Amino acid sequence: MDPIILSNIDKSIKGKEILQNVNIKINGSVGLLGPNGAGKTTLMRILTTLIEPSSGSIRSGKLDWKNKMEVRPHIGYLPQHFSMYKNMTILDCLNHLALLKGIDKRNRNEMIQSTLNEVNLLNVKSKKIKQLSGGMLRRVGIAQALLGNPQLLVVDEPTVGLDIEERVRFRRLLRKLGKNRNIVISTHIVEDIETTCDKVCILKNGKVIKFGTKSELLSLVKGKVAERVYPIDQVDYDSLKIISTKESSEEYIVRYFITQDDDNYVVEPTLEDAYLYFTQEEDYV
Ligand SMILES: Nc1ncnc2c1ncn2[C@@H]1O[C@H](COP(=O)(O)OP(=O)(O)OP(=O)(O)O)[C@@H](O)[C@H]1O
Repeated sequence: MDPIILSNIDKSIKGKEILQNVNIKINGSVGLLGPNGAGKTTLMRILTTLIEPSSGSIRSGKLDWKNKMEVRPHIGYLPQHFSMYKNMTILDCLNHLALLKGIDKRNRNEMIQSTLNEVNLLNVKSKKIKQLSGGMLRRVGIAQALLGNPQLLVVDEPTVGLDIEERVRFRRLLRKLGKNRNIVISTHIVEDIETTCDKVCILKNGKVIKFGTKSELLSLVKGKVAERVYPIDQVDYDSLKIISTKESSEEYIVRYFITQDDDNYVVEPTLEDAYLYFTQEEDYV
């Protein structure tokens, strides 16, 4: 599996710089995290060849993203709002989409069966789209993205609208799929990435502000997070850089970024702490 190398990607639309100097190497599963307007969707649209960068290049082995038609068969995309004709069965949908993707008739049936098996939908393949739960519909979405066995799978906001059980199952599926192909997951939900991705790319205002493995990111905020119990009326909201508060009987458990060297309440940081630290850094340092 060749890595996908993004070099010096810039994107401006109507004079506005939306992405600036993006340099990343996608090799395995990468989670794209960032606040609203950070540029995640724009980067995914560039990766899926829906739009072109203003400058910079994307390459993977012999593939160059300048040759869109050559690249497209190697990309599977699950948009956030995936749907299909409500009265079609799962099997008919996939047959229809495989035909549109130009998958050879001789291989089509076998490929659909193995894809359905991979996403665990084989025994419900005759169900109609309108009968499916949110989680099942997302799995149909993944199945259509996997048709043709693309080397890059791009998934937008994978777990929005799913209940907790479906979230957990869908994350497990993404984790499995990321083992033998490149996968990019864009999300606001840090937990989606914590459980499914090897690397994290944090975008803010169109720039990559951090890119690395989860443990690399965590090591950068080690010693910067503390947690302390306060009586409810004694939380000092003005001086603490609060991450979260939890109510517990007459007390508050307050998690915060450390601002003084002699703080004795240091705890292990989470990826969510790291994300907040890097995206809101100017507020915390
Ligand atoms: N076609 C366009 N014309 C003008 N501005 C655009 C266009 N597409 C995106 N933008 C702007 O570029 C910035 C980044 O948008 P983008 O949708 O890529 O961010 P995002 O990280 O996906 O945000 P969200 O999480 O809210 O979807 C935003 O300020 C957006 O308004």
